[in-house]
Amino acid sequence: MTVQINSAAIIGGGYMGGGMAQSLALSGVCCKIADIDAEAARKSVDRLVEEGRRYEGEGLFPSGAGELLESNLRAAHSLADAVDDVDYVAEVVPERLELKQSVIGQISAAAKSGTIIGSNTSAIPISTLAESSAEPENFLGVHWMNPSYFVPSVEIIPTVSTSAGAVEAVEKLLGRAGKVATQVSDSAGFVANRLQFALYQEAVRMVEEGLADPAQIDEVVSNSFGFRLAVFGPFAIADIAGLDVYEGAFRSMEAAYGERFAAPSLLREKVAAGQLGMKSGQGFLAMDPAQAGGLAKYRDRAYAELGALKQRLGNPPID
Ligand SMILES: NC(=O)c1ccc[n+]([C@@H]2O[C@H](COP(=O)([O-])OP(=O)(O)OC[C@H]3O[C@@H](n4cnc5c(N)ncnc54)[C@H](O)[C@@H]3O)[C@@H](O)[C@H]2O)c1
Repeated sequence: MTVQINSAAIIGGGYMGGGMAQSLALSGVCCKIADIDAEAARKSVDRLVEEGRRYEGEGLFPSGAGELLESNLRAAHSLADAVDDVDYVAEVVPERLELKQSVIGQISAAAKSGTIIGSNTSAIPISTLAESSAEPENFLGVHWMNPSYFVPSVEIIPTVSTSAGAVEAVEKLLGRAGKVATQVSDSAGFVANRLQFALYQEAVRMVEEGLADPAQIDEVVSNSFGFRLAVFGPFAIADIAGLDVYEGAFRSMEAAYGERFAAPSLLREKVAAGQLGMKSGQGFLAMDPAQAGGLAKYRDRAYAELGALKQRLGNPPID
């Protein structure tokens, strides 16, 4: 039987926890916020309601958002006061292992049996944190993106001990809040941050090497493959381009930068087997060449609309 989550507590009402609380409250879930003390929790709720009213006025939040936030958000006096009678608790304190372990232990001690606990850690393996919970079957990673209300994705990271019922209950909660919840394996950085940090590491390396400055890199990325990433993931993009093309580019970069740019063996195997992506009907994804016309039309419409949106918004206000 799946547990239905009707009430939640957010432990750590800062940047991420605040946005998560707004998202859940706007989906109709009553949400208590605890922070380092009652005063910090109260300030967090005040800030979230005030921001919600402003965003409603600016058309960024739906009509009625301010009122809904006011009725569904409550500042808790303490962690125990926040978690003792709710169905779901989100741990959203700063990214320090010992702090998270201590807070998860406190949540477990104060919550009723059966309460589901989700950690918003960015990169700590969930199995490491699960050791601090009293009921590992009710513990999982629930990793929201920044800013929580606006970015659709949430990674759900069960451990080997997490029950299917807990995963399903969290999926339903996120679905209600309009999120795109994707279950991923438990490994450091999960999917989003492992990829994001690989990109960032290479970008900083280019600055260190004096090849480009940060503003140039940002301009190229957000107007090239970053532009495409709003619509397609790296596998669809590579299948559309052709895996043989990718293998050739890897060869040139491996010659310049060494082993870290060698073509992955799975890519080489696919090319050797004639699985080149859309042009052969199969790459990493199944791509029927008969559907190529429809896909190109979708892509071009999406890019035209994205281009127009970017033009309308103008450049970000960064000096
Ligand atoms: N900022 C991001 O872009 C982002 C994105 C995804 C995930 N995360 C993760 O979310 C978590 C929180 O990050 P953030 O950016 O919201 O940090 P933040 O500093 O804005 O918020 C953390 C909040 O936790 C409170 N806090 C600290 N110790 C506490 C305790 N013992 N009990 C209760 N509350 C306590 C702080 O007062 C603060 O309000 C981290 O694990 C971070 O890695 C952050």
